[in-house]
Amino acid sequence: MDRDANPAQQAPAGNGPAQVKISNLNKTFHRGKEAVHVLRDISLEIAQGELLVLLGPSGCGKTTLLRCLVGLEKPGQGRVELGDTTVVDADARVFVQPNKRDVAMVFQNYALWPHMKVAANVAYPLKARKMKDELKNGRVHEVLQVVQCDHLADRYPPELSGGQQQRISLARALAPRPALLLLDEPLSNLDALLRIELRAQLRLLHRELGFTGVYVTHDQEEALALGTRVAVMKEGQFEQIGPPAEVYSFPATEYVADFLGARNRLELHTEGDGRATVAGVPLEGFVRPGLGGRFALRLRDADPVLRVAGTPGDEDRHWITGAELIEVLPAGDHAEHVVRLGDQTLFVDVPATRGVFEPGAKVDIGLATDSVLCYDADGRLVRDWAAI
Ligand SMILES: Nc1ncnc2c1ncn2[C@@H]1O[C@H](COP(=O)(O)OP(=O)(O)OP(=O)(O)O)[C@@H](O)[C@H]1O
Repeated sequence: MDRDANPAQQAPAGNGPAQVKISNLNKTFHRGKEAVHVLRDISLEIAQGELLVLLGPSGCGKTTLLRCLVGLEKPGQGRVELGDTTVVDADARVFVQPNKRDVAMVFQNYALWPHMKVAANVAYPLKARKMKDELKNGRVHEVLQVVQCDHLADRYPPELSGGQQQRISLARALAPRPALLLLDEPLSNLDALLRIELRAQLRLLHRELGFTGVYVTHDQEEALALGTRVAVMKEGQFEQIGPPAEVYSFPATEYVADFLGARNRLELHTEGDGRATVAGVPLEGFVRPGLGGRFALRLRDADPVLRVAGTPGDEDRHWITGAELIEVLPAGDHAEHVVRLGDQTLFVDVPATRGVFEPGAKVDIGLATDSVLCYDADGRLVRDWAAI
């Protein structure tokens, strides 16, 4: 598939030259008679200094793509170029072994050698590259400082916390200054607070060092916080690639919208003359005339508002009547309200400052068109669907 054929295959966002060029990559695993086509004709360029985040559900092929880049998997078809070097060319039977690629990888489970001190762990890839002792020791000290673990140089990994071990593992990967750094869910073994702290440190490190990286996660917050671009994967292909703000604000497909938190779905029917019903409720002045057919509306939990049925509410909103509040789950600064509308269940976050509605209450749901996403029957984003 060439790049023009699929809007998800885009040129890199950075200004630098392409550091990584992946062309028509395919990977199939064979288990007995069963063949699983895990990467489906993937093409992508990553610019120098970019941190591309691969985001997608379990099993969509994120780790397999990383493993193809580092050389732990051999793709059946396609090419991978790192800088000026072709490391994979299936047609020409080119396959450069992992230790000959200028690529480092950080794993979810740290993968440090428990019998080696921290400094020796970090020095290991430098030793493998036959770096002189003096240079090597300087570099080890430098990267340990970068990850704020200089004081741990003489400890053994089992004597460290998870967060410290992951910092060391990052230092080891950064030490040889690889052309490409791969990070496979590096924070997912850590508790929530530490994840947020390390995420911030990683972002700072990326800004300071400007390394080129590919970061795998299935956590949308992590993806949006870290990525210079985010690539959302579905079944071995890219569904959308773009800067985080764009992917978040304009998810190209319903699949991406769902994955990025717009989990509430309402059906919209329009007549083409401006008349419309949402979940069977007529709404005036909601869609623009000229838009006709069946659509799906997608909303994030924080977007709709609730009012007790029939009471006054924000007049700028469009109100859907006939809903019932099923359950309320307090969550500190807001409460998650579970609302039933016909056969649909919606989740609405109500700020604690607006009070709590009582379960069993009849409620109306207020929509603001600028926060509602609209998708056509093929699941593609429709822009400019709302009445002005
Ligand atoms: N060595 C293998 N042999 C057979 N199937 C494999 C092998 N490695 C991966 N798979 C299959 O390939 C698919 C993609 O796996 P992969 O690990 O790339 O997914 P992922 O998106 O990284 O998922 P997760 O987020 O759970 O790690 C899965 O269906 C998996 O079972």
